[in-house]
Amino acid sequence: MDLVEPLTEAGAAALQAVTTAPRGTLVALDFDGTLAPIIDDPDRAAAHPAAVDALEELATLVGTVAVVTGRPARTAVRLGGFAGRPGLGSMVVLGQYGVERWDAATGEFDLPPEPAAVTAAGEELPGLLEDLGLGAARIEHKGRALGVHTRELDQPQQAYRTLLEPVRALAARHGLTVEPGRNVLEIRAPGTDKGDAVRRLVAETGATAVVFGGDDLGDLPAFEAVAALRAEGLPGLLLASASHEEDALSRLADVVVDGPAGVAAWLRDLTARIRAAQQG
Ligand SMILES: O=P(O)(O)OC[C@H]1O[C@H](O[C@H]2O[C@H](CO)[C@@H](O)[C@H](O)[C@H]2O)[C@H](O)[C@@H](O)[C@@H]1O
Repeated sequence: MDLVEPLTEAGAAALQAVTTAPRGTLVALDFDGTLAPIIDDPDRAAAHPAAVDALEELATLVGTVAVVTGRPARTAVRLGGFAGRPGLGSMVVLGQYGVERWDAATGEFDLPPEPAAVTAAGEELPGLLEDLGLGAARIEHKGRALGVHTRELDQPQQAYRTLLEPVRALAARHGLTVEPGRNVLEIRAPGTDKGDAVRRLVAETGATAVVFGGDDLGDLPAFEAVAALRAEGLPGLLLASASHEEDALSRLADVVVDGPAGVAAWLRDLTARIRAAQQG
């Protein structure tokens, strides 16, 4: 068993709490970059099969497994292939930074109405991209949000920098905010983030320990929430899915692994560690 050990005392304490009381544990993970490898086409970014297998196995031992993502809940469930997997029968998916929800137990989606401001911003967006000479940037229509992707452009980073302020200005004109990501700027309604989502899940499940894994700036509020929960006495472990594109989370994490394949291996090894503890 080669579980990557935590780098920090807080992480080691949380791992101990998870191992000794798995049924009280909430395992919440980001989707893109954590469970799903990053690729050019967001519509085809399926979860790493080994990561879903490992999550399903772990789900049979812990209290709750959840995915907390910027994706619409429906998209995450489709790309993750989460429906109909027996081990994931009580999984929760919180989409669009916690606004949307899917419960595997009922198969039902809770999808609040989409803000009219997003529709209005979406009508202006193509013109703005054309004016900036970036009409080839991909627009991802997510209903409650709009993603502007630069990954497929010739110079993704330069295009990202060119877009940042104009996209922020457009969002502000519509009372919206911009969530920066990996070669993506996301225009969405303000007011909630992954930190709120994780806190809600902890409260709802009565978790006695929490593991959160992410890779990107949108996951920082969840990292901060787990750090705050730790200060309040709840054991918490921060898992970073590392990449050459973003290292903000690696610097804060208790455990750093190499992308979704590394996440899959870590989840598998955590399952083995819990089983070994149960067998005495
Ligand atoms: O909260 P997450 O689950 O991490 O979602 C964040 C954004 O991820 C997606 O974009 C990223 O993945 C794409 C597919 O691999 C990639 O092409 C893109 O460059 C990445 O930024 C998604 O498309 C966005 O809607 C999510 O907000």
